[in-house]
Amino acid sequence: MVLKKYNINPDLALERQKCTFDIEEIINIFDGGKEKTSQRRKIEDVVLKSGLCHDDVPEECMSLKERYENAVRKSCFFSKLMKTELQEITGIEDFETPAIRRIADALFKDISPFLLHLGMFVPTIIGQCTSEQLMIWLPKALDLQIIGGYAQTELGHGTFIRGLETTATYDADTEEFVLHTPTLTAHKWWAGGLGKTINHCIVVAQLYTKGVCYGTHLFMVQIRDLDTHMPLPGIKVGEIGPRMGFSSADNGFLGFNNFRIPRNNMLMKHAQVQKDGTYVKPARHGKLTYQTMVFVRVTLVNEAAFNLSKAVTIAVRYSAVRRQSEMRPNEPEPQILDYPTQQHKLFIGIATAHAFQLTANWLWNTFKSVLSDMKKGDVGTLPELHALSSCLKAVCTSDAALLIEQCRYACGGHGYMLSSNLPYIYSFVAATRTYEGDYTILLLQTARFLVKAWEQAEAGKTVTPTVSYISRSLKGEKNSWRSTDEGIIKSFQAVAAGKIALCVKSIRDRMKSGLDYEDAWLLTTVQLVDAAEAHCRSVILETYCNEVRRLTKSSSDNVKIVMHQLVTLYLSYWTLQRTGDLLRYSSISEKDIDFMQRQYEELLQHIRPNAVALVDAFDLRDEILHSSLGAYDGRVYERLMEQAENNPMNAEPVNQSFHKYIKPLLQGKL
Ligand SMILES: CC(C)(COP(=O)(O)OP(=O)(O)OC[C@H]1O[C@@H](n2cnc3c(N)ncnc32)[C@H](O)[C@@H]1OP(=O)(O)O)[C@@H](O)C(=O)NCCC(=O)NCCSC(=O)/C=C/CC(=O)O
Ligand SMILES: Cc1cc2nc3c(=O)[nH]c(=O)nc-3n(C[C@H](O)[C@H](O)[C@H](O)COP(=O)(O)OP(=O)(O)OC[C@H]3O[C@@H](n4cnc5c(N)ncnc54)[C@H](O)[C@@H]3O)c2cc1C
Repeated sequence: MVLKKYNINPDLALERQKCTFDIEEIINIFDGGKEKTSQRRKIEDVVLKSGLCHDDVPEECMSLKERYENAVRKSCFFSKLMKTELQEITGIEDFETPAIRRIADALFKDISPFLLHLGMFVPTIIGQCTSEQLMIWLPKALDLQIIGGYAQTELGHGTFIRGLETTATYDADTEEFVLHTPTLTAHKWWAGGLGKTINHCIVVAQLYTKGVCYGTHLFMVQIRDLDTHMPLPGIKVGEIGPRMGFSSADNGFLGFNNFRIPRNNMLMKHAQVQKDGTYVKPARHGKLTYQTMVFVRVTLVNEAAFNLSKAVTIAVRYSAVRRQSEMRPNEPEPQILDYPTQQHKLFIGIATAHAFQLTANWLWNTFKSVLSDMKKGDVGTLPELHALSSCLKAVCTSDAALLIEQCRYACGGHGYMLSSNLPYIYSFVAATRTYEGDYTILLLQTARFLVKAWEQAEAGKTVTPTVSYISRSLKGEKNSWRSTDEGIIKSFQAVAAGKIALCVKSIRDRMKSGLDYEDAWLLTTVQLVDAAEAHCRSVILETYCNEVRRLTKSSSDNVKIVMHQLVTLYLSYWTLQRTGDLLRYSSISEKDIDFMQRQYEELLQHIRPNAVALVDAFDLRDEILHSSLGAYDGRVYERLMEQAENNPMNAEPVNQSFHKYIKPLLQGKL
């Protein structure tokens, strides 16, 4: 849709006059510097001027088939634009750049069917191929001569990878693998792009050679003819059907009937099958084939931050424009943003988007550093990265989904309109809580790491930095509550340490009473999930505080003030959310809690004048927001009416169903 131009709504104009800081400074901080901001805007200009974002009818008014076809059209032209103009004009070759990710949302309100190509197919090639394999597939994939996806999950198993049923049996006579789907539940299910779009796929299957099963491995499989796009003989493939979101992502199913692929199509960077069928196991770490999942989990923290920033921008702008009720009799109706309860719903969204974005950047750097260690043959830092990426993916996607839904509640009835974009944003982020490892499952992975760390610290061994609080706790360090940033972080670490200690005790007590380790663990899993979540909170709080301190060192005083107000709001919010835990594991008193409550309420008042400016500082163009409620000009009512009038349902004054059914009913002739 072409956005109509309106004058700025006077309430929003006034809000912007109240701003106390230089918005551009905050924009630069989150982009990573002035130059990065200018580069991002250049990319956005190119895409927006390309005309690719235009739809003749709103996406939500199209049929599922039309939506898919429209998304394919845009994906193809966008890919071409990335290969040509974007590369030439901006000089950018790295398509993983966050700027490209951001502007992609101007094209797709829902999901691109090509999402998994750059999101998982290419990263798997990079992470799992030998250098010879890399030379074959990577240039083709980057040049889009082949389009791929990642098919791991099956109808019967998603979480339990070891339980996957698809088999890849090596035939030494022909030097081929035979892929087979032995049961109904062994069909691949869910892979993005698989239904109709892709012609290649990374398939995860149980490897059999010389009669022995060596567990799951990765295989490059061509599934469709490159010219006709027909499924190859022996392949059954299709779309799984309508879903809550991801409507244009053509998630698919896939079955193999003794389908043969060359030996070289097993991705052999870590484990190999030699020509005669001899299996060579990975030299360094048994879980290196899971590396793409770690990569995606890291990127999903960024997705949580970005999508939350979109939702809270929409809801804060709308709340500055919307007027409702009376604060005192006969006074004019206030902006709903003036209600402290509305501020309570929204300002935590702004602070959380900051916290998650800075945590995402920090996690990305940690990921790169672990990758560089692994290139040198050192896999020692992988377990901590796995534990961190697991809990951060779980908690950030889950919190973001809740806060996005809260933004929708904050917009009342109009938030329920698809044109607000809030339902789309929510349904996307809700899916990220499940895929790439469900919330509970990933927290249990982190818990496993925490229990081990506890045992190591008990044995007097040094533990990694993110769990060093465990050693302090074991040394008997008592928590004394202080309402400073550092004091609050220490108390949250004391909560995490206390919960891990109880888990360890609970497992040991259960074992003493006769249970084996597995049962003792199983019966403790509710506490283990809780302990991992507490650990994750302490990591986010600490990272957020440290990163704001580091990044605002040379900022103006006003930017320092407002960024720090948000940090304090975040710390106070979580203190008040977790008073039960803090009373149990730290020395916080009722007086301290009263102080934190007052501080929190005062902060809402302090932040209020800057609220609109703070969401403007996410620098999200209207074309990315796609929202009748959240546009920069605040012309909410004009846009809602405009969209209603453009609704295809209103193209004819009387719908044919009147003549077919209603009239006969009215006349008693039905
Ligand atoms: C739940 C999982 C992790 C369990 O795996 P399993 O093989 O059963 O392992 P164990 O629980 O026995 O743990 C063994 C050992 O391995 C470590 N470990 C596990 N995962 C990793 C990893 N990724 N990196 C490094 N190390 C890992 C674990 O810590 C244990 O170590 P110990 O030293 O304690 O022995 C697993 O099955 C899993 O990850 N399940 C989730 C499935 C999933 O994420 N699927 C994603 C499919 S693709 C998708 O969803 C795409 C979406 C679309 C899009 O992204 O856009
Ligand atoms: C939109 C979307 C896109 C996707 N895209 C892809 C893709 O491109 N490629 C791909 O391979 N997959 C994809 N998936 C699949 C996704 O990765 C899985 O759905 C996800 O990993 C969860 O697995 P599951 O569905 O088997 O859930 P289940 O494991 O069946 O989980 C159901 C419930 O059981 C609980 N549970 C399961 N095991 C345990 C346990 N051991 N302990 C405690 N609780 C347990 C879970 O916590 C959850 O609450 C996609 C999924 C979605 C929704």
